[in-house]
Amino acid sequence: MLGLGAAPSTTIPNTIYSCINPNTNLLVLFSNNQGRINSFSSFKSCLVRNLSRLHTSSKPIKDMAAEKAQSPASGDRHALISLSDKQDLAFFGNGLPDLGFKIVSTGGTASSLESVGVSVTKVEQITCFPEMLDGRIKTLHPNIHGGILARRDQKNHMKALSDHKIGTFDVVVVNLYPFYDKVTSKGVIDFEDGIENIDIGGPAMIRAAAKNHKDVLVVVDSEDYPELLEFLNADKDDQQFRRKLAWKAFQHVASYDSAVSEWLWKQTSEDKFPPSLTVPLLLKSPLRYGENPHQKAAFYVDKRLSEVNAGGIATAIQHHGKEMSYNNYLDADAAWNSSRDDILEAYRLAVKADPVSAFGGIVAFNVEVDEALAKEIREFRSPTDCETRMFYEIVVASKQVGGGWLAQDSDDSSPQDIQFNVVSEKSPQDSQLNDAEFAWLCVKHVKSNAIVLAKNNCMLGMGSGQPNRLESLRIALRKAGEDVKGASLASDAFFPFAWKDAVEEACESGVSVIAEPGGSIRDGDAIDCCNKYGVSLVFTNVRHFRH
Ligand SMILES: NC(=O)c1ncn([C@@H]2O[C@H](COP(=O)(O)O)[C@@H](O)[C@H]2O)c1NC=O
Repeated sequence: MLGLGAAPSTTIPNTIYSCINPNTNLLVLFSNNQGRINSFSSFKSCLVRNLSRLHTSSKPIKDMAAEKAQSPASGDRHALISLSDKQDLAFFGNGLPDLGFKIVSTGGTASSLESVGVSVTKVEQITCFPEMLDGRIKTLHPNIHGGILARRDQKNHMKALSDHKIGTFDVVVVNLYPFYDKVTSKGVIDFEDGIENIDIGGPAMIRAAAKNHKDVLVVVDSEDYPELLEFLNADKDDQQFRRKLAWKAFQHVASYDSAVSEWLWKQTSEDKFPPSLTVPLLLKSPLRYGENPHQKAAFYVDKRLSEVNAGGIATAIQHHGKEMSYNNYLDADAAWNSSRDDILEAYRLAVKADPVSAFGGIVAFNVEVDEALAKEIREFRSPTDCETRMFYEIVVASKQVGGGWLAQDSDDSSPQDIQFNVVSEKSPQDSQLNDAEFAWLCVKHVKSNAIVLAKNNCMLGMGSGQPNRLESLRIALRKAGEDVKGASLASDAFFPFAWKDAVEEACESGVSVIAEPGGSIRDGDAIDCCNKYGVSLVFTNVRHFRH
């Protein structure tokens, strides 16, 4: 073990000093060609306690190094543990020695481990440096980082370790100063406190171990302790497991750094839009599918400091019903943002504004839903079909919520990937089917609810972005005018109603083909309606919502 330091008070010319560390039997070298012994208080005490062994030597440093004891001892497996959050440490710390591990730890972590009966080598015994600068330097030392970063398959790396009597670490377990919790806590934290809560040594160890994951297992999350112990017990070489831990480690550090950087920007500028921005996201749930069933999607919670307690649909609690979809989240968010306080009246006015579109929609309340309102919601009937009770996809009641992000695959299917199945009595002619395919290609790119009319490979009209399909149809029909006769129609999603609704109006306008995904509980009505008017109806089984 080579120790170097600076104590201007102690000057001994042209000598090299060594001592045996009393805790570890490590030989410590005090090198100093100018005759200056470098020392810090515990380093000094190491020197004092070993005064009897202190001797002068004329040997060059190289020869002295050869006499040094090993650190940590080769042959054993070693875990380096340095934790701010000590959850489950007792369980984990006790598990490691059972698997033949020796543990090296920083101050507070070592004390915690010792308090539950786990024997530990303190980091200072490896570095022969005291923790200093109020904890800013603990593990930042070649004896630590050499033991993490050395490639076991590189002879020169292992020779370097051997030359400097540095032992290897097989497992590195670190979590960081709780910067995020500190700066988001209710208690006021001043700038200096914020700065001191930025962890430097921890990320350095995590990054080093994650880089060298082929040889070093890195753990940043106490939830991974059981799996790690199992892995070590099985003693098998599974690079996938190692890579997964390394991925998580870099993610941990990246999120941490993004919080530090966001906080620093806020201390620097009032501008809400920094020139560059990294957004830490936490997976809330994979989604059933994206805007359409053939697109994969997921929902993430935004973990930026600016989003803490900001409200939004991301942290709403789902009490029952089927799993939320991509569109459910988009619509629920819009509904939530526009919810009002005068609850029953607000609900009646909202429904009155567009009772057709309300069917199958989302209703959100930011106050408790009382019995009267619940009854009103339940008893209300569809305006176009008195037999049908009102149906809402989602009812959102008052819950604390936070911001989030939706992610999904691109909707890149083409008409060639789709089966156009004729479900009506009448089949379309080839040219009409060709126009239906063209209309289908167009409708995929139009904002929902989308209707496209096409003839002779030319779009005649489109209706887009309307809250109900009937309105979209009417807009498209207005644009197409008289040319609509014999045209093909594509709808991005199924028609919830047919009679006295969009299917019947389309048939009456003179279209020859209607192409739609199908899948409505009233598909039968759409088929009957088309049969009545002699229109061809084709189902595609693929929806193309686009918001
Ligand atoms: N400065 C260093 O060399 C250093 N090495 C480790 N730490 C951090 O110290 C914490 C553990 O400290 P303790 O075991 O003393 O409670 C960990 O969160 C770890 O990330 C450090 N602290 C900050 O940078």
